[in-house]
Amino acid sequence: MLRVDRVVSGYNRVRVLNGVDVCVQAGERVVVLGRNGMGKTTLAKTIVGLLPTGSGSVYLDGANITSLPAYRRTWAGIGYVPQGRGLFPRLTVEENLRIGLHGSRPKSKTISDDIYDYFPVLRQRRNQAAGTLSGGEQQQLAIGRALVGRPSVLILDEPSEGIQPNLVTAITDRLKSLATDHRMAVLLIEQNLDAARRFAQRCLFIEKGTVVHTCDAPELANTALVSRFLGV
Ligand SMILES: Nc1ncnc2c1ncn2[C@@H]1O[C@H](COP(=O)(O)OP(=O)(O)OP(=O)(O)O)[C@@H](O)[C@H]1O
Repeated sequence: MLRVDRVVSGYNRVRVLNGVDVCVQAGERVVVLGRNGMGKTTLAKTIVGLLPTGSGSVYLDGANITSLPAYRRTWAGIGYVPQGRGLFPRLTVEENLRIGLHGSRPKSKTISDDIYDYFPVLRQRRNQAAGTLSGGEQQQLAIGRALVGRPSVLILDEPSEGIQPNLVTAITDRLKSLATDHRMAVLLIEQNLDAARRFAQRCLFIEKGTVVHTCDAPELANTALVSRFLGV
């Protein structure tokens, strides 16, 4: 379970998050929505420890992890799929997955077969350089790499970016199964409303570094609400 409590964060003197509260229970799927530049990526980076927390706290399964560096948060059980995927293009699919094993606690030496079962294309292409995969395949690799360490919380930053709609649907459904099968808490940052509607149980809208509205998934069908917070 992830709990973000009144977190303030930003870049040097530029304050971006102004006291954000987020809670994601084990097995729960929460989507963060908001216009460009509102602080969604900053929130993800702060939770995973790539940006320091100015004030407030981050809890993982009840333990306060606010002062832990990013690699210790990975050990503690946070998986992260960054915007842009962050793969090593010259390394093979399997080598990229192996990098994810370094974040596992207890340390595991093998990539579990079920990663390949969730994303069969990774099995087919395990010896291929990551940079030669399609965008959708790379995204599956980025998710697979975050999963090999068996996180209890998975945070994904716009995984649908640049991917064709039918593949977005397939990946979204795979993530839903993962959350259910492993009772994993999933926080998905998303601009793609169709993907958000398909995935979410609960949604948070962020504006200027603050959560301005929370709702259950059915409310995403309310076009007036969506237009108010997303301008679409
Ligand atoms: N490295 C940085 N240094 C200074 N300011 C930054 C930096 N990265 C982002 N910002 C600023 O922080 C604010 C929030 O950016 P952030 O990337 O968190 O927004 P976002 O909601 O994820 O946007 P998008 O949907 O476009 O990805 C923006 O005003 C942005 O210009």
